[in-house]
Amino acid sequence: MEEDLTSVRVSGMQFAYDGQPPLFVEFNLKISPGSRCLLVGSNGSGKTTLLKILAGKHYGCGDLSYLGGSWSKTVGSAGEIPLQGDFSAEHMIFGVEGIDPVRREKLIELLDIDLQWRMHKVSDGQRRRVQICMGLLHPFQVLLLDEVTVDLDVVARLDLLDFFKEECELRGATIVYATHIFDGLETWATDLAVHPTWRDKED
Ligand SMILES: Nc1ncnc2c1ncn2[C@@H]1O[C@H](COP(=O)(O)OP(=O)(O)OP(=O)(O)O)[C@@H](O)[C@H]1O
Repeated sequence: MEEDLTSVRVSGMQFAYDGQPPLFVEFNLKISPGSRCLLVGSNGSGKTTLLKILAGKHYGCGDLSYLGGSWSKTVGSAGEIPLQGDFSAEHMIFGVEGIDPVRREKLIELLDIDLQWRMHKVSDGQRRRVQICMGLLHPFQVLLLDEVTVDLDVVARLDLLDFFKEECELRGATIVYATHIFDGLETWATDLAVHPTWRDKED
């Protein structure tokens, strides 16, 4: 029997917001394990909507991580907690239970996080780093990224892209990444899903 090597599959999806024309009509998407798929489309074409639909009820469980623009939400067993307040980065990161300490240290170092940062005083980019760290603590099987590197400086962004690539190559994880910043992604992505057909190029 042939093994089904698909980690994300959408077949014939229809979707419209109330009272609006459909954003997706007979939409199909198939992504293999280990792929890094870029979602490309103009503003308002439906990238965020698609990622949120994919995240669905699994939003935040261990196997599937969604990292989006909102700072009020985070993922993993941390659930939904604010990322602003008079508490430290250490309090947030070490508050997540059941995490492999080696993976945690690697992420803290990779994202250059100072554990003493007070979350109500950090910059946008520093807060984003903590958000990303929280979202990556659990080893995901599928990672959905929505413009999540937008506040990062160039070095941090490239380091993170390398980390994602390694996660795909070593663990067979799958990444779907919606972004308008294509610098450094030419050789990073393995698949492309482009509006309006939204098909990956392997199909
Ligand atoms: N909660 C909502 N209710 C109604 N309409 C919405 C809602 N969220 C988004 N839309 C509309 O759906 C369309 C797609 O929005 P979406 O955020 O998915 O696009 P996007 O491709 O991620 O855009 P961008 O590149 O600007 O981030 C837009 O026209 C938007 O106005």
